[in-house]
Amino acid sequence: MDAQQPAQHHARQHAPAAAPAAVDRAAVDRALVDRAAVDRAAALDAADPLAHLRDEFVLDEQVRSYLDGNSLGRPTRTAAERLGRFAVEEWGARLIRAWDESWMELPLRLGDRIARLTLGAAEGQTFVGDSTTVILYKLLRAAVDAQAAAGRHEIILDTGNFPTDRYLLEGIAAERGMTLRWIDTDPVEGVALADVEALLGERTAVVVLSHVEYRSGHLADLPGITAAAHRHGALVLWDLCHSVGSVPITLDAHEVDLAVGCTYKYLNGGPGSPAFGYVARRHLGRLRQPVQGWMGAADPFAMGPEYAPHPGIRGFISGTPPVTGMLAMEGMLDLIEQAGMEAVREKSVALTGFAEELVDELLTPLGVRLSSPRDPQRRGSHVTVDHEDFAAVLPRLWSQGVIPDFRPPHGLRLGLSPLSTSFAEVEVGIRAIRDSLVEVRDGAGSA
Ligand SMILES: Cc1ncc(COP(=O)(O)O)c(C=O)c1O
Ligand SMILES: Nc1c(O)cccc1C(=O)C[C@H](N)C(=O)O
Repeated sequence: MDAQQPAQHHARQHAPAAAPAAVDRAAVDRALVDRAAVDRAAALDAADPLAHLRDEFVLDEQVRSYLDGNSLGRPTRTAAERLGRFAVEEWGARLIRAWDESWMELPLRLGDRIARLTLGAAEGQTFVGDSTTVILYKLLRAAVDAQAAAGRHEIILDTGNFPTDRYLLEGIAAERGMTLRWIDTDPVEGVALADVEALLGERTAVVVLSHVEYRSGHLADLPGITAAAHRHGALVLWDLCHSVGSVPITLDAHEVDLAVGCTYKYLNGGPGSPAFGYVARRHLGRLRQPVQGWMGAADPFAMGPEYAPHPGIRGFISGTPPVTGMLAMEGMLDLIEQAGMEAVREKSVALTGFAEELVDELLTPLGVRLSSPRDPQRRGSHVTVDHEDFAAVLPRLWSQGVIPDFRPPHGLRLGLSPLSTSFAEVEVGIRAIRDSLVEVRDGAGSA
């Protein structure tokens, strides 16, 4: 190289001796911190009794860190095979006969399985059917109508509820002449029992809250709030979207009235897989849902002149069940059954604890704030961090195969799906957030 650049060679020979390059202490410290984090992640993965189950998921090698399992879970490796076999052996070979052979029962059979493995609920109270939004509407209208007949015209909800819950309740309130009583929830600490107690009264019809809050990950006091509502004669509906499959749930033991939850997050049912609804046995035959379709009728194939609801949980179904959307989640339920929900929760707590440590070490010095409760017993399986530059950071991350979620105005949500997220993935993801944030701050070229 010197032979090709004689002038430079000459110049170097005659230059005064260069001062030794100053050691970049900050870079060395950063490298040491990073090394320690990588080692800790490796040790946590090595000690994780559920680590082997991660191999049961489709892991694309371009995806270096998937931190959004609470928006859309990864597919299990059996999902493709199940869907293919279904198309050939059931749909293809059995055709319409399969309705009698298995499909008519599938919404209730699958509901019972979700109930047994994840909801702490006995059979006959859970169905799988429409979207979360539609099931929420059906259950809420049923609850509100029954309570209105008893002179109760108020609904308690909180500002931390997911938009679909809030929007639906605005609509139902307008439709049925109800008053919304809002809890102005602390965005980090979430809704507390005392907040609900302050609004409960003899006019309360129903309390509608998220078990795990979609933004902060706050885990609500389901037993305490349910019992308080009951002391005032109110019903409670829990939105379980962000807890089902990550936090053990105790619907029967705590006498929850109604619940609804997604299956495409921690139950890995795939995009748009249908939700489940739970109606406590004591309300079956008493609460009546408004979408009176033929599949919820006492005898659908009698095709009679008028609607007569099925007296059991089937009465909450409306139209033809989305059978193909129910197949993929069976593989995830197999894995949850293998692991057990207590172990799933233990891993989830360890993952969010590790994420919190790394946030404190790598991100807090850059001005990032943790917007989730610090007590792991008070949060679900995701943590949210906030920084004004995160909207600019997100595309950089996605382009590197690091995939968290962005929630306005400037939150990055890190969803850690217990069976498919490794500790190494958490470390890679949070280090990438740190590096991208530094680049954005220092004005380095765009992603
Ligand atoms: C807490 C919560 N409730 C409801 C929904 C809406 O569900 P869907 O779009 O399936 O109707 C979501 C997510 O989309 C959610 O996170
Ligand atoms: N349901 C979703 C969708 O259809 C498209 C994109 C995202 C979603 C989500 O799951 C949002 C999610 N419930 C959330 O908590 O943000």
